[in-house]
Amino acid sequence: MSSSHKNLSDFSSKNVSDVSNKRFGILVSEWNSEVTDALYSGAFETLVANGVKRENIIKQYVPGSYELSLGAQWMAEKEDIDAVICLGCVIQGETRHFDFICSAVAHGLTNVSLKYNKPVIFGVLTPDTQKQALDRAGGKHGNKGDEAAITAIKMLGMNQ
Ligand SMILES: Nc1c(NC[C@H](O)[C@H](O)[C@H](O)CO)[nH]c(=O)[nH]c1=O
Ligand SMILES: CC(=O)[C@@H](O)COP(=O)(O)O
Repeated sequence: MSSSHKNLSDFSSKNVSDVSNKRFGILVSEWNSEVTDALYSGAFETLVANGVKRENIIKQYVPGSYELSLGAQWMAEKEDIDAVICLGCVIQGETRHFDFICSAVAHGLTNVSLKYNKPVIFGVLTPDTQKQALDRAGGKHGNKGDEAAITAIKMLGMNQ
């Protein structure tokens, strides 16, 4: 179901587990920062709205989405991090570079999650245009950051 038919910010906070003592890392790609900063705002506010303490949210930047995998590994290996939310925006250009980045990040984040047995959330937009990205970073289709945050909370609740 595309974001056009399911708003990214449309979720229920019912039955959300107690995350008041959980610590979340949020990695933010510096590429397309107008978009990724909006994703971060959505993720941060959603975490707080669902019971996460502000002081338990650790933000770090990486240069681009390709670096999210190593950044996630460095965060996930820390014992005091319970989940890592990875935020990026890869916009299709003229070449196949887009494909290689998107594939590398998707596989890389999955590998980190399985290696450290922690939720490592894929909050990466992969649009064709800047408009599509903005529509999913607080626009008409909601905020991918919201979705990533609630996904991290749900996964921690699943493993409690
Ligand atoms: N074009 C985009 C990039 N490119 C940079 C790569 O992510 C990476 O930093 C570089 O290849 C060096 O390893 N990154 C994005 O996040 N979004 C883009 O649209
Ligand atoms: C996803 C990218 O790296 C892309 O924005 C770079 O643009 P291009 O493919 O035109 O070099």
